[in-house]
Amino acid sequence: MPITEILPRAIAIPPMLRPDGAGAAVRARNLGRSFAGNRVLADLDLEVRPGEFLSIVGKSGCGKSTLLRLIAGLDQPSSGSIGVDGLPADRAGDRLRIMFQEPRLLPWATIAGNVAVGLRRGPDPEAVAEALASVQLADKADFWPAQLSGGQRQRAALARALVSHPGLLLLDEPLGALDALTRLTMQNLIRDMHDRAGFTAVLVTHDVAEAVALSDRIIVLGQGGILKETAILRVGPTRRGSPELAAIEAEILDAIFAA
Ligand SMILES: Nc1ncnc2c1ncn2[C@@H]1O[C@H](COP(=O)(O)OP(=O)(O)OP(=O)(O)O)[C@@H](O)[C@H]1O
Repeated sequence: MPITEILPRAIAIPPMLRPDGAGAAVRARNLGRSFAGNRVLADLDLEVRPGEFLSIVGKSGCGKSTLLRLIAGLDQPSSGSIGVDGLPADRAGDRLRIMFQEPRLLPWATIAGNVAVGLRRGPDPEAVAEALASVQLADKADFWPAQLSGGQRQRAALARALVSHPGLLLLDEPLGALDALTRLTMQNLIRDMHDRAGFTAVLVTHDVAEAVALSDRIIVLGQGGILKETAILRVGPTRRGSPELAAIEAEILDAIFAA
């Protein structure tokens, strides 16, 4: 059995983070984005179903982060439209949260204080405690960010992102700075949280194996828009190293390098 199949799954997670509603839906129509005449995205059509886990992969510079920023409403399209649950992305702020490669914690606030930043409706110590427990950081509530490891800081960032029960979690290479083992544990944690809470997830990653391990669907982005789309039927917990998943990974890598 490959070592990756026998790695512990994210340690027992308390049943928490019941969603306010179902996951949010994302819809892009003829989406385009240019920077000073340089066209990065053109005529892109994309739909993400409520509760789906979608990954976006592709060569460096193909526009993955640009697409994620447009979904988040952090950037405006040059043409076409993008919406979350039917709302223009820049008005859907309450329904979504985004995680980056760096945890972006406030150094002057405790871990509990940092998680509370993610709340939508005023103080809620119970929700903060629940979110910290869900990422196995209950015992670090009163620590400062500088007292945590890199993986623990990213878990705190995940708790901050999920404490408000968003319908949509956007992940921009959130595990890119972690060591390989911590990365695998975090992947399992993110997928477990997704399965329990029912939010929609859109992940940008350079790691095709990560995309295959986590996603229900993967799109390969390139100059011509979406170059390839692969659905992965999952049954049961995250599995790695199976011949089926290895074949999917190889196909996706081929599509990326052929671009
Ligand atoms: N604000 C901006 N101003 C000008 N050009 C930009 C801006 N944001 C992105 N670009 C350009 O758009 C292109 C796509 O960038 P983007 O960050 O979306 O790529 P990416 O696929 O996420 O790359 P990587 O995998 O290296 O992170 C790049 O050529 C980049 O220089």
